[in-house]
Amino acid sequence: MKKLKIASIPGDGIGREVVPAAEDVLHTVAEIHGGLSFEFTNFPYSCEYYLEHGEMIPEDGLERLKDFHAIFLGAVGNIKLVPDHISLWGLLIKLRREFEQVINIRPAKVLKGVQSTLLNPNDFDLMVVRENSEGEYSSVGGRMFKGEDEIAIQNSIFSRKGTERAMRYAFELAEKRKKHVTSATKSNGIYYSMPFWDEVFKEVSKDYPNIDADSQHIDALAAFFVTQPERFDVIVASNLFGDVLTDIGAGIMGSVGIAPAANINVNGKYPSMFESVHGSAPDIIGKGIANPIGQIWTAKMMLDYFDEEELGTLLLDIVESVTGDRILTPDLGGKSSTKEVTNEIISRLKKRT
Ligand SMILES: NC(=O)c1ccc[n+]([C@@H]2O[C@H](COP(=O)([O-])OP(=O)(O)OC[C@H]3O[C@@H](n4cnc5c(N)ncnc54)[C@H](O)[C@@H]3O)[C@@H](O)[C@H]2O)c1
Ligand SMILES: O=C(O)C[C@@H](O)C(=O)O
Ligand SMILES: [K+]
Ligand SMILES: [Mn+2]
Repeated sequence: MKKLKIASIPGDGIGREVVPAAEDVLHTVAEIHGGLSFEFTNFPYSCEYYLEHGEMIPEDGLERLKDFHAIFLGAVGNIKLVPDHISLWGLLIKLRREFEQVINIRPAKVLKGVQSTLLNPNDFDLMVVRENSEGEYSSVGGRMFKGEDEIAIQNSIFSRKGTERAMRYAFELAEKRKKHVTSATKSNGIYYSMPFWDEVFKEVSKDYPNIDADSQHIDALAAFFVTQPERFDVIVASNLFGDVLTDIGAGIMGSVGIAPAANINVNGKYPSMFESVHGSAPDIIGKGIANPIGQIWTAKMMLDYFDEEELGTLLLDIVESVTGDRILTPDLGGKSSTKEVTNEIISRLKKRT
């Protein structure tokens, strides 16, 4: 019996609605397999936890999490309780950094039955490799003075190691896909880091002569995501550019509620973390209408990660059979609830056995 021990952190808002749904789906998938089981251990780290304890995660929290096979996280953030930069840096970004989850992979493609927001989506299928450990997300800088003289300084950090690592990951991924990597740059406007980014990209691309490599400024790239997403395969982007691009990717799929993501620890020292692209969705909390597909597709990425690709493919096929029959939550123009979509996925999974 292959037993996967997963640390479950539903977090805030709809994270608490979609994580249990995706866990039910994973239990069903494990039953189909027969020789696989998931053991979820729940951790309450969230903004409510912060109010009670003065921190998003206790001092020994990382120690408690580090021996799990993976972390399954919903969303972090509740501005009614904690400022966003405190909650994100206190938990989500902390886990990404401390557990050296230096790569964030985020696919976007047309799902059956899901109306893309584009008139002519042309069956795009792309993967953003987001640098996940540095870049524009830094705690280097400061604030000074008050009033009309007030200033804020925020430094970006681009290391050769981190930059090259993200790019190599993208090229390796493209080997298994359509052999095309696009680098998201902005070396016309950003004076130091982006020309550096371009140089490293050029160097790394030389090691992959069979892969098409091109660069696009992030502004033009953002527009191409909307006008011609089918021209892309793998896109490598800095932390912030990757963040924004993947919400565009989610948007052109039809909803941010269906976009999956995986924060990958590449050195095997710590667990990877599987977490949908969307946030805590304060506007729909408690209504029972959160789309569970982002978290369920994220579960599929976790199955792939544990070498259960066959089950991963089955799961996404079943999700598409459900969306194909237009059983959809309101964000996709449907009338079904989180539970109804989840139960339909579970019952169709069971029929396949
Ligand atoms: N990875 C994360 O944990 C993460 C990601 C993004 C935002 N956040 C945090 O979440 C909070 C809200 O952020 P935001 O409003 O910018 O982004 P958001 O993704 O939470 O919501 C944006 C819009 O998408 C909708 N949406 C998101 N997920 C959905 C789902 N599964 N089903 C249906 N609709 C869905 C929301 O209702 C909202 O209208 C903030 O505190 C932010 O910092 C966390
Ligand atoms: O990384 C972030 O900025 C948090 C959230 O927007 C995300 O995409 O995970
Ligand atoms: K999330
Ligand atoms: Mn984001």
